[in-house]
Amino acid sequence: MSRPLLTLPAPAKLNLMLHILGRRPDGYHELQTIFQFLDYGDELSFALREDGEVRLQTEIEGVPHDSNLIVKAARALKEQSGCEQGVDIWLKKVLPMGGGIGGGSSDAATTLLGLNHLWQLGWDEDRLAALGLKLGADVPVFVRGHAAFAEGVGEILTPVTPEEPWYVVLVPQVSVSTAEIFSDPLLTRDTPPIKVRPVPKGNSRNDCLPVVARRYPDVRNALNLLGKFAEAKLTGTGSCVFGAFPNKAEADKVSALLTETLTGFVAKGSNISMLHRKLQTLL
Ligand SMILES: C[C@@](CO)(OP(=O)(O)O)[C@H](O)COP(=O)(O)OP(=O)(O)OC[C@H]1O[C@@H](n2ccc(N)nc2=O)[C@H](O)[C@@H]1O
Ligand SMILES: Nc1ncnc2c1ncn2[C@@H]1O[C@H](COP(=O)(O)OP(=O)(O)O)[C@@H](O)[C@H]1O
Repeated sequence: MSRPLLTLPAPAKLNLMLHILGRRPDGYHELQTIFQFLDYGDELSFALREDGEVRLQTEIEGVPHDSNLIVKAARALKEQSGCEQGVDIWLKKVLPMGGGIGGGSSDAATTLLGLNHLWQLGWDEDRLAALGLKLGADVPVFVRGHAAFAEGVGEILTPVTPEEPWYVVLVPQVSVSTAEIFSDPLLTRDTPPIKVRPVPKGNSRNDCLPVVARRYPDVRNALNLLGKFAEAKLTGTGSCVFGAFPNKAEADKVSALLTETLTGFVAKGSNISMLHRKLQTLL
């Protein structure tokens, strides 16, 4: 008899703006950023194992089994909760890696929420977000599932409700190292904090953009091409760039033109992540 499967999405995120305020004594940078989700992402399926093992049944090229954030998230939750059950996990990988759209972090968050459900742990969101933060700065926002203004290294979250346009996302075929960008001497790291709430319109800059565009000609090219049709922005430390459009038809039209030479996709922005919308239907 086959085991019941729980299948859940792991959406991408965009950083609608990103300011770097300074560097902390531990070397990490203090940020102010706005996260919004895309209705586009990976898909994870979970089935219980009785032997207590955690096994990711899908290999991702270049990411060893035990380093995969899915496995790390599942093992951390199992250890911290004392749960004796195990799990088999399958991954449908759609999101480009190292693109600044948060695929690894989102996979980790979907694993935490999926296993909390499957293993019937009853952990609340605060506890899951705290565990998620140990796996990566972007994990908590995916655990909470609401678009947010983020501070600290991304863990202090205030829900926000920006417009939900359609986006064209271009995916330059380069992987940008976050560590490399944050250690560049030319990086702007002294942007004054925004103190007014809600964040005033017009704060859409990403402080990483000049450094990334200088180092990566493919990113520069994508910004220039998309910039002919919309304000072209960088998400996180890249490599993905995005532009907003009022409706799907316009986004599709621009995407069709640009994806003749570049890789990209069209997706709707969403302030409630599709993971949380799906979880609601299970309750
Ligand atoms: C800046 C963001 C915005 O979303 O970029 P993307 O990864 O999405 O592109 C994230 O917060 C990235 O967070 P996270 O994904 O945890 O960063 P990691 O890859 O672990 O960071 C790699 C390295 O970058 C530096 N780093 C990272 C985040 C930060 N706030 N300050 C830093 O100085 C540190 O040296 C760290 O060791
Ligand atoms: N499940 C996973 N999906 C994607 N990347 C993962 C995963 N687990 C570990 N990683 C590692 O995390 C790195 C960053 O991945 P990802 O989150 O997709 O990019 P970004 O943080 O730029 O959005 C990858 O290059 C990969 O080495």
